[in-house]
Parts: sequence; structure tokens; C-alpha cells
Amino acid sequence: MEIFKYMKEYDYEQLVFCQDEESGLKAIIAIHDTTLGPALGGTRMWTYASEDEAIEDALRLSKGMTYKNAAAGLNLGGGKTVIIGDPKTEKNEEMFRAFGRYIQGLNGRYITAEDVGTTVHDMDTIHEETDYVTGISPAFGSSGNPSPVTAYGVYRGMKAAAMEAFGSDSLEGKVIAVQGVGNVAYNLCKHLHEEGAQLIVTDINKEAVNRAVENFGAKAVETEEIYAVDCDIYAPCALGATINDDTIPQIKAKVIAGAANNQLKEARHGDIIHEMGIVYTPDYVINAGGVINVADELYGYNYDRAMKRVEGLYDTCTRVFEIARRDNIPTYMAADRMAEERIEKMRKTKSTFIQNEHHILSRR
Ligand SMILES: NC(=O)C1=CN([C@@H]2O[C@H](COP(=O)(O)OP(=O)(O)OC[C@H]3O[C@@H](n4cnc5c(N)ncnc54)[C@H](O)[C@@H]3O)[C@@H](O)[C@H]2O)C=CC1
Ligand SMILES: CC(C)CC(=O)C(=O)O
Repeated sequence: MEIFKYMKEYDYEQLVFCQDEESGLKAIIAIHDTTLGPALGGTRMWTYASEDEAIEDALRLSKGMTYKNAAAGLNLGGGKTVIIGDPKTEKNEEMFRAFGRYIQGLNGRYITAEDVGTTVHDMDTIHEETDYVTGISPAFGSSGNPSPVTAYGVYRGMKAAAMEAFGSDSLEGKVIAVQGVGNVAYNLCKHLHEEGAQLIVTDINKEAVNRAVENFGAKAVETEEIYAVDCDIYAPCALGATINDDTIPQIKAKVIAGAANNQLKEARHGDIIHEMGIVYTPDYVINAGGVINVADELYGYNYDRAMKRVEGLYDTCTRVFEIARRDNIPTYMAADRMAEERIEKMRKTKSTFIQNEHHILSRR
């Protein structure tokens, strides 16, 4: 992989490689853009097939965080970490302490939180070394696990998408196919079940599937069957790139709205589903609940304030649909336009010189 070429193409600021032999830490912190503020984004631990795959994931996810934070109206830039390793067998305390020291070394340019493969406990361990971590235990005055809040935001965004596609935001009786029933999707299924939706679920983890079947009366299907099921809404809630050349021809849903990051394998897949008349709720807009929640910690965490903001994701998604209709463009492009406009305005504002009293002239 030609790293600098890639970084230049998408205007990345910084890539940090963190290594600690004793603990087995191999982490990559990617900081995409800090125009709006310090980069905030979670830490993913995953068994990557190669180092290139891990680097690419960190880069793509951190850029997604720039857009997510901008679209959500947060004064934060975009960053993300990936740790190479199996979260079930290769974690240890020293690893997260070593990683915490690397974050501290960035002196606030990057703030972390949970993502796939990491937990509140891991964040607490990082917190032993640095304050630049969110989503730690509520006992520390923090917001805890972001997943239930992400799920609530996805639920709100899904309702906005239903309004756009079906003319009503009620999900009662709607058939919803959920791919991956992990931390976020389990909580999403709860909201959907309470509203009377019929759920079809799949997961590579059979226990996760059984939990959804038992608690929400969901119908289980094999992992490869989920795309082709008869449903109103497809909710991708596992990993990215599931909207691609192989899956698009199978999809019967009129709406795609889910928690996963980087759902479109390539931008052109967003064009194809747009032409098919599918209402696609851009991933980084609908799944911003978690980051909105942890970002509230920067002001002294207040649950009600954070939830009110997450509730507003309904309006943010509606705004994206409006821009898409107004400019006759796919929704993924409308979301990018919305985020980029905000960053560009701030970039221009920032270029105005502000006396910060950092040099001696202001003091003599
Ligand atoms: N946790 C959060 O607050 C946020 C999560 N996200 C994104 O949402 C997605 C889900 O996150 P979490 O629920 O936290 O992760 P998780 O790891 O708890 O859940 C993901 C689930 O997907 C399953 N899975 C993996 N590959 C699969 C496949 N090929 N087919 C079916 N199931 C598969 C896993 O077994 C797991 O149960 C991720 O893409 C994450 O980046 C985005 C924003 C915030
Ligand atoms: C889990 C969140 C708190 C942040 C993040 O990394 C995301 O939204 O993808």
C-alpha cells in the first residue's frame, strides 16, 4: 500500500503506529481531520488478514468519523484506532495501558472510545494512563457503553427513512432484516420489537441469534440469506462493505438503515441503490448516537442533554433526504455535501488570525 499517496488523496493529517512487544500491542491511530476540533473516534480490535487491511480500515473509519462528527454538529474532528488481534483471546491489561500512553502522547489531538471488539472495561484500563478516553464506567461520571445510545439513534433515523419511503414513520408491522445482532443491534431490535416490527436476524454468533429469537420473536436465517429475504427495511449492523455488487441484486428492501460503518463498498454502490429507488440512510449520519453521547462527556456528561441530541438524528436524516431531493443526488452524496460545507466554513473562519498570547509580543 502506498500510504502517503492514499493520505494525500483524501487529505489525512496523521497516522501513528504503536508497538509494544511485551503486551503484543500493534495499533494504528489514524487522524483524518481536526478542523472542527480534536479527533474523536473509537478503537476497534479485529483479526485483520494483513497489516495493509488494518491500515486501510483505520484510514477509512477515521475519515468516516470526520464526516460523522461534522454532520452531527459536533465540534470534533475525525480519528479512529485499530488494534490488530483477536479480541477474544489476545487482550491483556498491559496492552491497553501501553495504548493509553500512546494516546496521552498525542496530548488531546485524539480522543478514543469503544468500537467493535473493545469494551467499557478496556476504556477504563486506557483511562489509567490518559484522560483522552470516553465511554468509561459511569462510576467515573462517564457515559459508559455507547451502544444502546447508538441503537436509539439508528431507531430514530430508521423512522425518518420510513417516513421518506412509505409516507409514515410507524414501524409497526414492518418487516426488518437485521444483519449482526451484537451490542448495537440487540438494543435496536428491542426498540423495533416494542413498536411492533417483525424481525428477521442473522449473525455468525449463534448465541446472539438465539437471544434475538427468544426475546423478540425474531426469525433466524443463515448469514448469506439475509440480503434476499422479503422485507421492508434492511439494517446492516455487522461490519462494513455489505452493500456491493454481489448483494445489491438480491436486496428487496425499500429502505437501508443500519448501524454499521462504511456500508457502501464503493461510492458507486450508493449511486446504484439510489437508481433502484431505495432510500439509503447514510451510515455515518444514522449511527452518530454513540459519538454524540460520548462527546457530551467533554462538557460534563448529562444523559438528558445527550439523548435529546440523539433524538434529533431523525431531523438530521430528514435534512439529508431533503438535500438529496433538492439537488437530485443520492443520499450518501447529500450527507457528504452537508458535512463538507460545515468543515469548509469552519476552515475559512479558522484562517482568520486570533491573538492567542502565545508569543512574547503580547506580554511586553
Ligand atoms: N457500538 C457503537 O456505539 C457503534 C457501532 N457502530 C458500528 O456498528 C456496527 C456494530 O457495532 P457493535 O454492535 O458495537 O459491534 P458488535 O461486535 O457488538 O456486533 C457486531 C455483530 O456482528 C456479527 N457479525 C460479524 N460479521 C458478521 C457477518 N458476516 N454476518 C452476520 N453477522 C456478523 C458479530 O458476530 C457481532 O455479533 C459496527 O460496524 C460498528 O463500527 C457505529 C457507531 C457506534
Ligand atoms: C463508538 C463511538 C463512540 C465512536 C465511533 O467510533 C463510531 O461512531 O464509529
